Amino acid sequence: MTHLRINPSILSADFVNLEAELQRISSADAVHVDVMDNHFVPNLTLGLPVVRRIQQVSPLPLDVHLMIEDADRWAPQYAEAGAASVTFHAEAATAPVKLARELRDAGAKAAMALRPATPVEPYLDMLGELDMLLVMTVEPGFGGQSFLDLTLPKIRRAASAIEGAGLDLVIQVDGGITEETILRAAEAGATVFVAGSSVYGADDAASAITALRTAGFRDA
Ligand SMILES: O=C(CO)[C@@H](O)[C@H](O)COP(=O)(O)O
Ligand SMILES: [Fe+2]
Repeated sequence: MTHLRINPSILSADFVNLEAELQRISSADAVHVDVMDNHFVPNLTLGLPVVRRIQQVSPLPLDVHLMIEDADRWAPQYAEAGAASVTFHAEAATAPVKLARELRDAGAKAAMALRPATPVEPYLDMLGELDMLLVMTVEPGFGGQSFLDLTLPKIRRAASAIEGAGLDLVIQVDGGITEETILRAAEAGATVFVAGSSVYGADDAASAITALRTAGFRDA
């Protein structure tokens, strides 16, 4: 039975009370931290100093999702800050293989993200350099959007390429993950699920995390 990992996104948390907001999700697998630079995406969130502070107080490992330009330059610093995994966007990296190696050398899991319209095929040869592939299931930039079913075939293709090559990287999905959509993504091959509004929008975040795990379960 595959363990479904649920990584709540603090993009939907109360940024003024982040330490308490981290406690609300202590039953999750990791905390997903969305870093946006207002260039790669039309939104601005937080950067290295805040991530360093979250790292100090978080009871959970940090899953950092970089939606920033010039990922080659900045991503290694998030690994050095102690993030358990650092995800850069394929569209924002000039040397993704080199970058993935640098992230691993700095002690983090290396992950690469694809926008909904970015195909996985050009990257199949480098999947062995990664610990995780993030298939965006909404256009990056904002929480609270609807899951894009058009991304499901890409998840299936990535999962079959990973299985065919005998690799052990996992597929993460991010955007619009709810009790209604999680099973579709799980059936396509995802095992790590980012959920912002569906966890932080609930009165009881711990129950929302359990409900997602239950809804995504399939007898594989
Ligand atoms: O990276 C992003 C958005 O760009 C996400 O991590 C969102 O924060 C997910 O939010 P929901 O769609 O789950 O509300
Ligand atoms: Fe994200």
